[in-house]
Amino acid sequence: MSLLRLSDVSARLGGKAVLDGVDLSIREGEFVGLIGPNGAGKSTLLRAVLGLTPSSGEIDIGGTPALNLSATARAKIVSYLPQEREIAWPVTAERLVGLGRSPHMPAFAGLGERDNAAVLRAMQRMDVAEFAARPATELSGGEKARVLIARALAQEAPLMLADEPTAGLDPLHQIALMRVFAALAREGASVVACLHDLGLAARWCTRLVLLDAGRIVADGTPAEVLTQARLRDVYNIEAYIGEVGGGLVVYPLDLSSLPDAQR
Ligand SMILES: Nc1ncnc2c1ncn2[C@@H]1O[C@H](COP(=O)(O)OP(=O)(O)OP(=O)(O)O)[C@@H](O)[C@H]1O
Repeated sequence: MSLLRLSDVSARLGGKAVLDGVDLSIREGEFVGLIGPNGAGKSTLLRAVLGLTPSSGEIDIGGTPALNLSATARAKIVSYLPQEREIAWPVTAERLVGLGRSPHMPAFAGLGERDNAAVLRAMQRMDVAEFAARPATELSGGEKARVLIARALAQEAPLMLADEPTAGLDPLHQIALMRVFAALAREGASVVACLHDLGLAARWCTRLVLLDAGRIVADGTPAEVLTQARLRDVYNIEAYIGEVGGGLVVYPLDLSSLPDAQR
């Protein structure tokens, strides 16, 4: 079944088409990397799914038109990690992660046994259990990012939309996060993550969707999508593409077609 289906979705912002006739279907068990240059429309696509950016066309979440889902019903199916990592209140990291359980809790109820177990699981997965009692505002940038990812994981929704989830994470935690997302997909959930690191995208995602100027220009396995010609056309870069230990390696090397003065 498709957890998410977009048909002919378009969005305009500031008088400009930012999404232009996007068709996309995400099935259970996929770890999809949403890639493309700055301004391609990646964040807007995630925001349109969540109803945060107005769009035309059809969006179905879990088989139901998104417009017919209440916020709570939607949050039981989709968790979202926004690009902004601002934490406004000095709550403890554990309480912040606990907020991810809100869609599952009756109004004004505290966390139950299942909620606490989900919070602990998410904190362990993101290696932040040691920060449980610390005010979230006092954590480093990367630690905050991991706590916010743990909050989204604690929601235990079958579909996770994550906007640049690896931003600010050290290499160990970037790889650990990719492992977590790959494991979620193996467990039957789906993850759609906007990624700029083509190396991580190539190595860990089961599928890549390449956006350029609001349109999907390629959709397939990493090896199908990440070709020299496409990286030149869409990103204006030359890249090394090879294989190490049975996995794809993509490493941006240089600019491809900018005038010499800009190199
Ligand atoms: N609120 C807004 N008003 C006007 N234009 C906007 C607004 N939000 C985004 N845009 C424009 O829409 C386009 C797509 O933005 P979006 O954030 O979706 O791109 P992105 O692919 O996520 O980029 P990045 O990789 O830089 O995060 C950009 O040209 C951006 O300037």
